[in-house]
Amino acid sequence: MNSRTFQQLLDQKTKPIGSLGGLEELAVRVASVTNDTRPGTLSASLTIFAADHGIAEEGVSAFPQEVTGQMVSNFLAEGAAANAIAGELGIPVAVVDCGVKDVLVSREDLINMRLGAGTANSAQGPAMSQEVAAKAISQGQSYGRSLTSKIVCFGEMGIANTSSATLLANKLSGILIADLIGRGTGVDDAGLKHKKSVLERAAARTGRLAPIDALAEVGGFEIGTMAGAMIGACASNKVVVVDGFIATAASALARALAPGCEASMIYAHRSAEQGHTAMLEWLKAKPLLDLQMRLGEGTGALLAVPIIRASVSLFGMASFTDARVSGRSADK
Ligand SMILES: O=C(O)c1ccc[n+]([C@@H]2O[C@H](COP(=O)([O-])O)[C@@H](O)[C@H]2O)c1
Ligand SMILES: Cc1cc2nc[nH]c2cc1C
Repeated sequence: MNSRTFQQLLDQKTKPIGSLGGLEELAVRVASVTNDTRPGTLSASLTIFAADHGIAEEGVSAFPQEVTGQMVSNFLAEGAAANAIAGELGIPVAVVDCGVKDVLVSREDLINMRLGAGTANSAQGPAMSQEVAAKAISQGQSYGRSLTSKIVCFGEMGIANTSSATLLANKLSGILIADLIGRGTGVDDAGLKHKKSVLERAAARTGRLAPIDALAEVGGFEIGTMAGAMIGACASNKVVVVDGFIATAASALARALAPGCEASMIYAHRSAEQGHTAMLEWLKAKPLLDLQMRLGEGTGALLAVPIIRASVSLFGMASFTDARVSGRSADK
């Protein structure tokens, strides 16, 4: 069935046409991806991709690099915000090590997709080789295809990854660093000024770049792997829920590499990270929520899951004929 047919199904339900606004649009989009209108069948999962970023050594984050590995342990111990929200919603969480510098845990529930001990500093040279960039995409693709849930939420963890995401978005879109940059974990005014000068220097090393070259130049490992996972999930009829600023940069990379995959992507929220609005506008993406969140980890994506499920529940409504409810007097 195509989206027109799904909309026609909704138009027969006991409500004025279009009265559920964006929820109807969402229902039609989701049904077009999964080809399934049965309410209650949309299983969901969250994957958190983690990695370190060499550009952290330039002092572009409010937090030290070791926090990435420490938060990975926290995710596995179910102590982070993503765990709290996922627990409340009954959504399982998987954690993928794409290249954390100091791995503090060796546990079988930490998925190993390590591409190195953090990327190289992209203010000085390429973050990774072209081969590693291609591997990030391909390992992500296999992972995205292998997921069994219908709604896949993708989150990330990586100190300094707002810098990598800013550079990646700049290389892919040409939007100025000044319009993409934000405070990340919370740098102060002086920190933001410093971050801007570091990122402008890093961006000036190269011109506009093709997608894989952009990933190789600016990183990061978790962003590339997430982009691959988005491509793999979209290609296997799953609904991809995009989280905040960094995940949106990954989605831009996925869209550049696999045009058309945006049809399967739902943008969960507008992050408070300053440059997210510019990125969403460039991608013509309409986020569902705006709660001024800027944590990452997939927290925004998780919150979109009940809305997505509620949208599909509309296909279970009675039609005017089934419920013997009179249609519009104007149509009589
Ligand atoms: O998702 C977002 O919009 C978002 C915005 C700002 C920060 N973050 C998170 O904060 C970390 C990156 O911030 P920073 O300042 O170290 O670049 C990383 O772990 C992200 O998950 C996430
Ligand atoms: C504590 C902390 C938790 C995070 N979760 C995602 N990014 C983060 C950054 C910090 C610093």
